[in-house]
Amino acid sequence: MTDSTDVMAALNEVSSNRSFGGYQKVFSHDSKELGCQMNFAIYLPPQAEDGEVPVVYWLSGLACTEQNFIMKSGVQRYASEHSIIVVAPDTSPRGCNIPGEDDSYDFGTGAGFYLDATQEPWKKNYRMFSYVSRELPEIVTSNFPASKERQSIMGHSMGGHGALICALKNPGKYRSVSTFAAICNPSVGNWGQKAFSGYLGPVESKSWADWDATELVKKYSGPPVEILLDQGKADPRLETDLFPENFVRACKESEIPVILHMRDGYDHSYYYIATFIEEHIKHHVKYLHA
Ligand SMILES: N[C@@H](CCC(=O)N[C@@H](CS)C(=O)NCC(=O)O)C(=O)O
Repeated sequence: MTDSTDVMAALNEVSSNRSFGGYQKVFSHDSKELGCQMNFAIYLPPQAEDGEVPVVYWLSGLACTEQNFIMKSGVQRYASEHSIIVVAPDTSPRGCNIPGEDDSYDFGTGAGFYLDATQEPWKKNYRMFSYVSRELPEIVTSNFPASKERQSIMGHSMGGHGALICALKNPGKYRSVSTFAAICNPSVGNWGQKAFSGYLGPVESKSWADWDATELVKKYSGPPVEILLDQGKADPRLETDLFPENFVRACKESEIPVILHMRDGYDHSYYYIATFIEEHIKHHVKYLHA
């Protein structure tokens, strides 16, 4: 950690636990983008005590906080083994007193969808895209020994989509991107349509394509980024919300390299994520330590 008191003063340590020789910590801070206090989790491997290491961002799914991934995935063992920092933010602004923000698990609190809303009453606070791809990385690199150049992004469900759009809308920023059970084509699924209608306006407003990974990949012209999709075949949301095959088809049409692992018998849960998290970390490490 740097000892810049100015920068450190902005962060409040909520918890710190020794884990696999490093530390699993949670911080809170006032977010300028979101206009509220936010928590994020950060795993610091032992090697972070001696200098800069690469960083992987994890974006969680609906109804999660910064806690779900760090408590259930078992990521700390692999982050320690491979010398990477792992950052897991919360999934939406909280406590903004927006009418309706707590009415359902799949819209508002816990469901920021990692986009920048354009519609009232959401557009002032619901700017999770700018938060996770700009404000948070600045905070992380100025407060911790995290490399600015060597970063990757991954996520689950809503967060898998978040990871895809962060990579596709910020060409060159991330070396690799991977997802578990990502919402791959939100414009055609239930969860995605509900979120896009509320945050971006009706489909007729034509703004959805700017935030839909399957549409964005058709126009992607940045440097190569390795995309790894992972999907359980027994996921109850596969046919109604996720549509990985639409994304893979769009990648093939645009000649963007993509890998899709379909896993027999696995569902949408963290039991599935914990099973394959090591494989994903190793995928990112190939690019981060190259
Ligand atoms: N809890 C919601 C479902 C939301 C859900 O499935 N959330 C997933 C991401 S899309 C998750 O990671 N949940 C938290 C957990 O399993 O720890 C419901 O009432 O149906």
